[in-house]
Amino acid sequence: MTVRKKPLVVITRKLPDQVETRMRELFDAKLNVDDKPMTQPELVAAMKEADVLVPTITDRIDAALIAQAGEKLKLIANFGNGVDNIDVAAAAKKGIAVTNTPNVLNEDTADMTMALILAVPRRLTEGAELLKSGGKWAGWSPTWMLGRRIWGKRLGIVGMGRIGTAVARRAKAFGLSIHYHNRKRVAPAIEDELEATYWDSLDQMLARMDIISVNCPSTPATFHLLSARRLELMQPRSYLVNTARGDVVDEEALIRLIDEGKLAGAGLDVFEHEPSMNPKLQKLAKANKIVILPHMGSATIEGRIDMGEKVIINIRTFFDGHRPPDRVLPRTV
Ligand SMILES: O=C(O)C(=O)CO
Repeated sequence: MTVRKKPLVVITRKLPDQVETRMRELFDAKLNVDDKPMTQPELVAAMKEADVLVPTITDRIDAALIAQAGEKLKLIANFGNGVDNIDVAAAAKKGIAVTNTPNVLNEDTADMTMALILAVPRRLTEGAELLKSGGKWAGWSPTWMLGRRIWGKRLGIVGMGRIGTAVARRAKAFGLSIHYHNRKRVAPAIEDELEATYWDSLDQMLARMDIISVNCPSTPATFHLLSARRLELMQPRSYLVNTARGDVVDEEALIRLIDEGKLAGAGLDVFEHEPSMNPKLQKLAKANKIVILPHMGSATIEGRIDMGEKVIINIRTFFDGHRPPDRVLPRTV
């Protein structure tokens, strides 16, 4: 009987305990129990020794790093849905497969999107912070702390994939009418269920919505998709919510337009150049023009365990000689 050696799996960050326990059982797992982000030399060393690298969305696995991978490295199993941190084409050229963790974070991210859709127009954090800080409240009054009604407004979703659709379902229940722009029109059954209107022209949709929700992935084609010119098409009373990736929106233009009163505000779970934040965003948050969160859309215990299980299934399937369920192929556009 031949005893198969367990693959050496290097994991770049601390994962939920039960995921790490399972990884230890199944693989020769090299964990990062201190959860200190790996330096570039540490990542190079990991790429050289591992059979499988499990990075997260904050590890930049670019072509230069992939070029230094050892012969053994056969799989990069991303702990994350987005793969904008990985040069998938460079990996494919070197014969390294890439997988991600789709689907399991759709509902959590959609919940957070809905929370941000509500938070800015309904002045949620403003009210909460007033009481938390012991600020003076003279009691309920007919004209105090008024926000804007959500029910009956138009929501335009940019990117009607799995997360966008989950957002639409929630938003419909809140009485918003659903509009969307996508590379491809969704199935008629989904349009019917959501009573959704498809906009072939993103520009035209932007000009007519009360709230825009960004739910598309970050790719070279979506970099600054919401450019200054496009953001300027939006109504001054409208809001922008982004729970996708910061670089889909031209952040400087967004800041300027909110500052000038040409947009009513924004709810942002993501921003360009995370984790460092443009100080102008903090200024807008202090002025209660935006609500900004530190990339928490998928941050639930259940979600992170589900993501870990997906990583494990991908690795096991790959080493059983099959195509892993969440294989990511290089983009053709
Ligand atoms: O998995 C991802 O792509 C995330 O952004 C996690 O929130």
